[in-house]
Parts: sequence; C-alpha cells; structure tokens
Amino acid sequence: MAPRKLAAGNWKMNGTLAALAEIDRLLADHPQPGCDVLLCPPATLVHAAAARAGHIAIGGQDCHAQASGAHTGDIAAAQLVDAGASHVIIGHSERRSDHGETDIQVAAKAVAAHQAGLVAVICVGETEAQRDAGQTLDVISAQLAGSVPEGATAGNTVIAYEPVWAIGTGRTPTSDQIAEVHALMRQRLSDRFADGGDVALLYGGSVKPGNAAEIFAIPHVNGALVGGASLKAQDFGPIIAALSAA
Ligand SMILES: O=C(CO)COP(=O)(O)O
Repeated sequence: MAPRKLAAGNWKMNGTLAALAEIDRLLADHPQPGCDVLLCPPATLVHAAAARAGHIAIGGQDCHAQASGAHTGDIAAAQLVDAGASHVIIGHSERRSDHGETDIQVAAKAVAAHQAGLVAVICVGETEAQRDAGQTLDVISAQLAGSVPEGATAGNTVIAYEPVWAIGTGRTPTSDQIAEVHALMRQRLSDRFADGGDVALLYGGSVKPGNAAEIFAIPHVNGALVGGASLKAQDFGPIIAALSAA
C-alpha cells in the first residue's frame, strides 16, 4: 500500500451555513477527484456539511481526550463521529499556541480519536525562531515522538507538517526544506510503526493554487493541509486538481 493522496482543508474559525455552498461547488467541479478530499469546517457546520458532502470527507478541528463529561465547550471524538465526521485535526499549531496544548495532550486526543474510529490528522511544525536556530529536525522529531500515539497506523493517522511561520503568511519553505522534513518524518514513522511507510504526510502553510504542483512534486509529500485557500472552491479546486495530477 502506498500512502493515499489527501487534499485537506481547514476552515479554522471561518464560515456560517452560507459557506456550505462552497461544498456544492467542489462536488460539481470535481465529481471524481484523483485524490481523497477532506474539509474540516467549524464544529457548528460539521453535521450540515457531512449531510451534503458526498465523496468529500468531513472532519473536526479538535477533540477532547476524554470520551464525555464535564468539559464545557469541548467536543468528544464520538460526538464528531455522530455528526458525520470521519477525521479530526489534532495538535494544530493554533491549538498548541492559543490553548497551550502539549505533545502529551495531543497524543491523548489522538488516542481518543482513534478509539472513536476517527482518522487523526496530527500536526507538527517548527516556529521561525526554532528554524533560525537550526533546531527544525530536532523539533519535528520530538513532536512526532510525543504527539503520535503507539496505536497509530496508516489507516487511522495522517501527519501534517505545518511550519508555524508559513501559516497564513504567504511564505513557504523551499522545496529542499520541505523535502528534508518530510524525509525525516517518513524515516521516524518507518522506524516506529510497521506501516509507517504508508502514513500519508501532508504539507501545510500558505499552499495556494500557484504553488501546489511544485509542493506535490516533493518526495514524501502526499497532500496538503490548506487553510485560507480551502475556503473558496475556486481556490481549493485547483489544489485538488494539482494533487490528482501529481
Ligand atoms: O494552518 C493551516 C492549515 O491547517 C495553513 O493555513 P494557510 O493555508 O492559511 O497558511
């Protein structure tokens, strides 16, 4: 089995019911994409999105490590499943920075996601200061070791490399820099898991229609986790097409 190609969109805290029309446009424009397509809308839209998403998978943007209980404002993995989600983003850098999530917490959330039957899209990435200090590979290694739980398989886990300094900035690493990190991630996963060679590895951070094809040509890049350019079908569509052609 080779890693599956996945074009994933993270809508973050954007969109109301009206935004679901973008899903209809994507379905119309890409009736048979040559890759898996995932959209992660805000929690308020997961159920409605899943009801009309057809072949597009729907995911949450976070889940709690506990299965239920007194955790006001949080969402359990099983509740995402109940709403129609098949995936959940875990450990996005905005969760790590806004909510102080640690690798240990991220791993616990991934375990909860797996137990509920969700695919966990686990995010890692260095800050600009860490890259400038030459720490990128050490940071990514440590995040992978700490955030990816023992039960991870190619079927229940996707890893997204998102350099913090590339998110929403219009800046991207060079192809060589992305290749270096993705090769490291493939090696670390292969060392640790029997099917680590088959875990899909996504790049995320200012992926746009104009740079998608170049990024998808990089070894061990199996797709993208797209923020801003996933909000509109006219932007996300060409990214889906580029991955399908890669
Ligand atoms: O954080 C991201 C996806 O999770 C990337 O966001 P942008 O594509 O807007 O840079």
